[in-house]
Amino acid sequence: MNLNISKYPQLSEWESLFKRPTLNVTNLFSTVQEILDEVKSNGDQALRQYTERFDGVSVQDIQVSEQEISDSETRLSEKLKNAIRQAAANIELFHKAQRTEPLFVETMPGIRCWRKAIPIQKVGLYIPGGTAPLFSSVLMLGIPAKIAGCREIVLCSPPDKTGNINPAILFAAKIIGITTIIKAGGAQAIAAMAYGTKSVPRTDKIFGPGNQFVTAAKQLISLSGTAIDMPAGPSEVAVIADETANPAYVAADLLSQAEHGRDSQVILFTNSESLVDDIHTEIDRQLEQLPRKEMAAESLGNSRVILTKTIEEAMEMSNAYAPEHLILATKDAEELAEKVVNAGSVFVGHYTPESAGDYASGTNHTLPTNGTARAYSGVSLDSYMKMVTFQAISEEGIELLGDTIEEMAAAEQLDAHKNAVSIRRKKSYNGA
Ligand SMILES: NC(=O)c1ccc[n+]([C@@H]2O[C@H](COP(=O)([O-])OP(=O)(O)OC[C@H]3O[C@@H](n4cnc5c(N)ncnc54)[C@H](O)[C@@H]3O)[C@@H](O)[C@H]2O)c1
Ligand SMILES: N[C@H](CO)Cc1c[nH]c[nH+]1
Ligand SMILES: [Zn+2]
Repeated sequence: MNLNISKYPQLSEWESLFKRPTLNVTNLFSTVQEILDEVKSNGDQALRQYTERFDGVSVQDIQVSEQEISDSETRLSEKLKNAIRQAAANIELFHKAQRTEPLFVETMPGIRCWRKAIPIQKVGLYIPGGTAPLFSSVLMLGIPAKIAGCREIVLCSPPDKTGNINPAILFAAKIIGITTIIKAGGAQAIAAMAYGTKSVPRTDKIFGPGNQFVTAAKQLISLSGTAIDMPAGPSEVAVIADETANPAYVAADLLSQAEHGRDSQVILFTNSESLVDDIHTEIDRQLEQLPRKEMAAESLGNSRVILTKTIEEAMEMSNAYAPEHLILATKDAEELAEKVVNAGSVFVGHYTPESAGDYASGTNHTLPTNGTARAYSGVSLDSYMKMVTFQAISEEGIELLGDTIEEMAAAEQLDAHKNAVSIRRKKSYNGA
């Protein structure tokens, strides 16, 4: 299967080339708003009804029991459990290293200012489960939440047709120490974590990727006071490859994100026309072996190859596209990496597949999609923290800074502001 090829596109064509695919959902936002309102009014009962309608299963106990969590261990192979433990250890190492010390500055004598990271108290984690049980996302979202010290962590994921959550999701939650696990998916799960229900504690910030219903729900609840991590929608990857790239590796990388969903997108930027033919041959060979080949083929239809005259131009275009993931399959890839301005996460060199970051190298896989990497970062330890500033001013300090504050407050015609200083400087206070 050949991808669409655009040869040496003009700057004026870039925007249309970089359009992301969207699944056609009529009235997405009004449908999702209706779900949010229903859960807000009817809580657990609404959750059960939507689970029956959208996930095709009737669930009485919405909360996963302690027994179900501990049984998960017996339902997985030792090999998989060890892989999850190894991935968790790397993710923990990388995210623990992101801790910051409080910052103290005495801006003037007697004026002490400091900034300290304080964990968000209650967080909600959404783990997608529609087309694949993404237990790796439990590690990516749960580990930094624990390191940050969030007091309450709620995890929602849709149940399967038997009314259960995949044991690997439960096992990953277990090793992190997450115990509030709710069998609910889609917009209804986001609503429950935003508003709270009898079984689902209300949270302050909701994290996690999901399909267009989940993403729309996160956007809507963020308008009414619950924070969200970012718009993390359908997965995407861009690869910049030169003549040194291995066509089989590049094809495998493109397919690895194409298999996520029908609305995923993969883009290959290259200055080597002959490489494109070899990659197409490899895509055909590898696609045939994939269990999700239909889904991957559909997203390859949303994808393209962009031929550029130079690798520098490819990088310029990639920065304009702002991919969620960017793979640099070129010689001198580390040098090229210095030129990245817009990307969620970058994979440098021929032996760095994007799957490494998806699972186990240590970086986070919850990343901004749809061009939002121009302004958003992926999930990190900071995402679970608030940076709170403090100040303490001595009697001498307020005397020293007093004239400045009074002058500025008076010029803004905010006399109460001025008085709050003057009243402390007994000498110059003329108020009541
Ligand atoms: N950006 C990232 O970091 C990242 C990471 C992992 C996955 N992803 C993306 O997450 C997505 C996962 O999607 P998914 O569908 O597999 O799982 P999901 O859990 O996001 O969605 C499943 C839920 O969607 C709801 N739903 C389904 N049809 C509906 C309908 N007609 N009306 C209302 N609600 C409906 C159901 O409640 C169901 O439980 C993929 O697009 C994948 O690419 C992104
Ligand atoms: N590539 C996805 C983020 O876009 C994350 C993931 C989870 N499992 C496999 N991949
Ligand atoms: Zn992936």
